[in-house]
Amino acid sequence: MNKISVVLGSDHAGFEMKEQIRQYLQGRGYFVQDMGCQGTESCDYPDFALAVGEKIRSGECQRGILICGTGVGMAIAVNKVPGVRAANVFDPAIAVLAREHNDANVVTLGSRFIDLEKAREIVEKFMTTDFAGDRHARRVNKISEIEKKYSL
Ligand SMILES: O=C(CO)[C@H](O)[C@H](O)[C@H](O)COP(=O)(O)O
Repeated sequence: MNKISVVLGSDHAGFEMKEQIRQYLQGRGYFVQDMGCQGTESCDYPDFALAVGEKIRSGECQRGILICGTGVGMAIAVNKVPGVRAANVFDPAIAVLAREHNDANVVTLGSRFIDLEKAREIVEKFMTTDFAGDRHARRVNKISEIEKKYSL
């Protein structure tokens, strides 16, 4: 059993892909939490971005995956949660760099622009690539300092 806990969320546009990604992750032994949505009826992506962001913020989950039509709305929303570093990823090579260089803890996917095979490849890289640290740690720490500057 893999020890990483991953939390998923989507809006209506990402619902079908989220269901497939959940099965994929469970099949690979990850502990998966699903914060919704639960169907293709129109809903609002910030609600699910917040739910996923809070699981990352609390430390209950180490990785998050959010899916909407483009991944953009989800990325904008979830990056408002302190401690979240979300990357909107369209290519597996970017998923590797988002982990190695940016220590991204959330990936957002655009279901209307990538197919399921590409989404699975991105998720696989996102889940299995380690942060490289070193000079990148210095930069990620600077991101945290920016966040602190504007926190209440
Ligand atoms: O937030 C988005 C765009 O950045 C997502 O792609 C949403 O899924 C999209 O806006 C939903 O659009 P819809 O016309 O309401 O299906």
